[in-house]
This record gives sequence, C-alpha cells and structure tokens, in this order.
Amino acid sequence: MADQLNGDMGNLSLGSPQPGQHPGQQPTARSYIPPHMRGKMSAPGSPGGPIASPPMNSPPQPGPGASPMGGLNNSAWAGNNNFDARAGGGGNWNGGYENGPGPQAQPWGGPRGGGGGGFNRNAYRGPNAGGGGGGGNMGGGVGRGEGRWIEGKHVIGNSDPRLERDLFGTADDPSKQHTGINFEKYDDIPVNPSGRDVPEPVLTFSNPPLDAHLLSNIELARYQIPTPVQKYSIPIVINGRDLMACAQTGSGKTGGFLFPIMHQSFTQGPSPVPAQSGGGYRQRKAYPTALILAPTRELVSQIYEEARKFAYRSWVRPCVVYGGADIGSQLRQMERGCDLLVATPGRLVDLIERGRISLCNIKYLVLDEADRMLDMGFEPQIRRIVQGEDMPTTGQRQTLMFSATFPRDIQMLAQDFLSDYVFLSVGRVGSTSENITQKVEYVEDVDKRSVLLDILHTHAGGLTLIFVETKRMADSLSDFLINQNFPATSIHGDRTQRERERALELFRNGKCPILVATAVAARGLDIPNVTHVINYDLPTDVDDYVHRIGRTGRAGNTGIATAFFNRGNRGIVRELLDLLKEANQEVPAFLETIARESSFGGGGGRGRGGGGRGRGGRGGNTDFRKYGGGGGGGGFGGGGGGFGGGQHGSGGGGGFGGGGGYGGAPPSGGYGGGYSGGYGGGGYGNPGGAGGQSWW
Ligand SMILES: Nc1ncnc2c1ncn2[C@@H]1O[C@H](COP(=O)(O)OP(=O)(O)OP(=O)(O)O)[C@@H](O)[C@H]1O
Repeated sequence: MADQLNGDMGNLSLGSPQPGQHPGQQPTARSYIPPHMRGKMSAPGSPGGPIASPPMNSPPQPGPGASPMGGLNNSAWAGNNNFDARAGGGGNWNGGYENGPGPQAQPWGGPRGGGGGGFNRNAYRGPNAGGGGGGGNMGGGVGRGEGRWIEGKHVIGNSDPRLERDLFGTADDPSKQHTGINFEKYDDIPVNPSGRDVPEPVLTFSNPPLDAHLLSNIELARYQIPTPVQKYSIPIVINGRDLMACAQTGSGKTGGFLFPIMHQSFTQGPSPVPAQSGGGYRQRKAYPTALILAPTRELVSQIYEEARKFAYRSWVRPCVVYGGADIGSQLRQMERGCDLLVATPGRLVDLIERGRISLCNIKYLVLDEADRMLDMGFEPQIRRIVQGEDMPTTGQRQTLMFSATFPRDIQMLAQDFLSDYVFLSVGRVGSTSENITQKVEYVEDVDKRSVLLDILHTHAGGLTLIFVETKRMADSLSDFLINQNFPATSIHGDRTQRERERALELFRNGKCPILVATAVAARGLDIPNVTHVINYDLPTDVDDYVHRIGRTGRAGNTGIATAFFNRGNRGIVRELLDLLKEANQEVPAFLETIARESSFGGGGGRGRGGGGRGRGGRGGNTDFRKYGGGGGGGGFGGGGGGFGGGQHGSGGGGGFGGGGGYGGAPPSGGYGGGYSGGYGGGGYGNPGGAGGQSWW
C-alpha cells in the first residue's frame, strides 16, 4: 500500500545507493549511475561516500537542442534512433555511463572512524554521547566535508574540494541552475504576509540573523540575495512560528525552508536521543529532528541534494528515503546519520512500521507541495505520520507548508496541522510567473501530433518537456517522436527505476532534449535549461497546469509554455482565462468564446469546473482566514458551487456529482455536511488516491 501510494515516481533513486549496492561500492559494469550522481551515492560522510569520490562531473555534452535547427535531418538530432531510454541498453549514450569511473570504495570507518565511535552516532553526539567518540582520522574529531557537535559547540568539518565541486558545481556548470535576467524582478512581486505579529523580513543573507557557516554554504551555492519567499520565511521560522507559504514556481521555496532549519540546527545542535532498546553497535532507530515530506521520489531526491549543499561541513546529516528502491540500502544510509530526513510518505510509513524511525524528536515538519500532500492521495498517510505516531503535537513542533498553489479547501484542511501560523503569499496564490510566456493554441485531438511536429521543427534550443495525461499516451507519443527522428524519451509511473533515471538524466544532460511526461514530473523538479513546456494534453485542474508550466522560467530565467486546447478542455477554461489575464498574457479570442459558451451551458465540463473547488475567489487572493472566497459555479454535470466560501464568502450548493459542497469555512459553517458530497467521485487530482488507479 505504502509503495503503491508512492507509485507516482516508481523507482527513481537519484542521490542514493543503488539497490543491492553497498554504499561506496564500485559500480559493476551493469549498474547504471548517472554521471551527475557519481560520487553522490551515499550520504555525506558515509564510508565510501562523497569523500571518496573521484572527479566525476565530466563536462556535459552540448545537447542537440542547442544546435541550430536547420531541418531535423541536418541536425544532431537526425538519424539517431538510439537515444530512447526505453531501448534498455545498447544506445549510443549507454557505454559512457556504464564504463565511467564510479565512486571508489572506502574502507569502512574511514574518515570518521576512530575512538570507538564506529557507526554509532550516539558515540559522538552531544548530550547522549556514549563513550568513545571524538577521534576520527582528521585528528580534531571532524572529517572532511562533515562537522560535529561536540560539547555544545558546532565544530565545522574540514573542506573537501572534490565533494564541494560535486555539490556546488563550477561557476559555469550547465548542469546547475543559474539565475536568469529576471531574477531581480522577483523583488517587484507583492508579498502579502498575514497572521499575528509577522516578523520583519530579512533583506540580505547576513549574520545576524543567519549562522555564519550556513552563509558560507549559501555563498558556495552562489546565491547573492534571498528571494522574496526566503526573505520572509527565514525570520518567521527562526522566531518559532508555523508557516504556510505560497510562492510562484521556481522562486526558491526549497531554500525557504532549508535555510532557517539549517540555521536553527547549526546553532542549537542535536536533540538528545532517547535510550535505545536493544543497543548493538549500530543504532537501529533513527531520530531525525527535521522531516521533509514531498510527493515524488524525484522531488525528495532533489531536496536531499539541496540539503546536502547547505549541510556541508556541518554536524547535520541529511538522509533520503522513498518507495520503489531497495530498503536495505536506505536503512544503511540512515544508520550512518539521519538528522534531516527527506521522505515520500509511503516509504516513511513503512520504515516507521519496521521500527526504524521514530518521530519523537521532530522539531521541524515540512510539507513541500503541501496542497498535493494534503489532497486525497496522501492525506491519510500524512495524518498517520503526523497525528498517529510519536511526533510532537502542533505547538511542540514547527510545521511549514510550501507550494505554488493552495486551494482554499486544502488551506482549511491544513488547519489541523498548524498552530498560529503566518500565511505568506508571494504574488497571487496559484499565479504563474511572468517569466513564462504562455501560449494557448486551439488544436483538435486528431491534429495534435502534426502541430507538435511543427513546433519541434522550429525548436530553438534548450529542453522541451511535453505533458500528457496518461502513461499509455506518454509511451505512444515518445515512440512516435522517435520514429520521426526526434530524440525523445518518456517518464511515467509504469517505467522501471532504471528507465526513469535514465530518461531523466538523458533529458537533463541534453542527450534526449525532449521528455514526454505524465504529471509525475509536474511538481518541483528543477532542471536547468527547460525552455519549453508543452501541455499536449491539458490537465483537468488548473493548479496542475500552474505546476507543469513552472518547470520552465525558473530562478529568473525565461521560458515558453504552449497548451493545446480544444472543447474537451472546457472544464478549466475560465480558470485558465483568469490565469492568463493575471499574468498579463495574451488571451486568444477562442478561449473567451468557449468560456462564454460554458457559462451558458450549465457549468460544465469535467472536474472542478468553474469555481467548483473554491478557486472562485482567485481574485480575492491569499489567506482563507482573512478573505474566505466566493462560491463557484458549476461542478461536474452542472451542479452548483463546491468549495466556495469563507467567512465572507457566499458558499455554494451542490458540487461534484450533486452532493453537498463545502459551503463556507467555519465560522460560517457548512464544513462538515458538505464535505463528502463535494468531493464525490474521488480521485480528483489524485493519482494515488483511494480507489483511484494511478494514471501517472
Ligand atoms: N536566493 C537565491 N539566489 C539564486 N538562486 C536561487 C536562490 N534561491 C533558489 N535559487 C535557485 O532557484 C531555483 C528554483 O528554486 P526552487 O527549486 O527552490 O523553487 P521552488 O519555488 O521550490 O519551485 P517549485 O514550485 O517548482 O517547487 C533553484 O535552481 C535554486 O537553486
């Protein structure tokens, strides 16, 4: 069940040891390790981990997408049928991976051995230090690239140039995201914090308030000024407040939670670990102080990689767990240190059930992509993790929620997990970045392929991400493109771990600059140089559209998003229209016409038509505690509202399938009665949802 719910990302295992592979083990000829992951196979500080890794970031090949497209047959894309990641070996790019240098094995106990510490983290950890400890090959109790907390003091580890290059890249490294020309324009986006006594934002990365060592890592990451969400989140979290933060895609939300958590950890040190039952030379149970939950394996891997950067040379050991990958290697990774745990919910539940993780020390709980984490697909697991185990209750821990979209019904649900929180909106909730130029073209289903080919033929360079609605479509469209000599691959929930890793890596390094994806790749992924996102099939939920197009136009870079629209997409026409207007985008006349048709046609379309889920208040913006929201028109089949209404909202009747609706937040009432009816048929926006077959 757990992994089924995590089935979204199948078996991606970026940033972690391969199944069955000993951390630090030299990869066998057959074990695929993407080049950018070589040397990152283990947690920082693990034996044979990054410290031991040889130089590995060979300069990425210039992607074919970067070549002038004077007709495909003359381009680097032409005539190459070996680029499909599904080919399963034998492709031109294959050998390079499999024969390349991998991490060298490092004797166990290497850098941090000594003094009886072995792998027992208690041995060198502050309050519960159990004898031995200290020691270490470096003489000062610290290893290269990793620090210690010794007698109430943060002892910074020695630098490790190799690891440093691996984590932070070089200044012109194309595999890393660089800020674009519009980065400074983020400061023009209005920020609207609400809640009691909101702390003043910080304006720079400086000490105080931020820990000096954290600042040195931020400098290594080449971040010069905080983004708006970071400016606010840093003091909010440092001041002990809970936070619900809504900021546009690609605007630095990850740093928004990592910076203050790292700061607090660096200054406060580890929490005491409860006495272990059983004992043994290995610590059997991990007691992380920070838990970051995210919906997909790729995303948790990416967050983990970010955490490794900012934890560099500190006492904090980040760790990542997700379903579909070998649990044994994840357990071994945890045994070597697990202070900040990044996890998908299913695998975390699994590890809790095995008695390998306790949440009793959690000080910081982060729900990244929080609206997704609290929708029907994940909510039961989140409740189980947060309310059904040993995690400190609200008020005893800090809870931070981040997303680019926060529908009001989800905001209401989130109340259960938050205490006296600050709501932060950077721009309008659910709005898109103006760095993304959005185009909507009217394309009938039968014409989609030929229109797509036209677009790809005039492609100007960079990576193109194409979203479709079903796994089957992802396969058939990428097959079609390959047959047309386009270097395409696909990613979706039915592909194996190896296939997904390969597909993503080929896309990232430009060898397959066209990736056909299901919604599995919609949220959070930060891939440099994605210049074009094509919604070949539009999603039924406009929030999904917001996340999908947000794979381009990140960190102040610009990008293009093209959507194929036809009458089958009537369900989101009004919201799409609002979104385009809000972001000052061109609105094609046909969209206005179809929107008018839909409003006369008794609501309509599928899913959450009109204001079906309380986005009716899109213009009303932000914190539902302040504004509530207007009721909506049509739900499925022309029902009335849905989730409209907060304190000042008008509520609405009906909803999906004609049931209740969510009319009005407390204190206006209506919460209980309408809820189930409003959701009705289940599985909305909810690939892994109860009873719903995953279409990712
Ligand atoms: N202060 C900063 N200065 C420069 N670059 C930054 C800064 N903060 C974040 N970035 C970069 O911006 C990019 C986007 O950041 P991030 O992935 O955190 O965005 P996000 O808001 O979480 O997006 P999404 O909503 O898609 O998850 C990353 O490549 C990150 O390295």
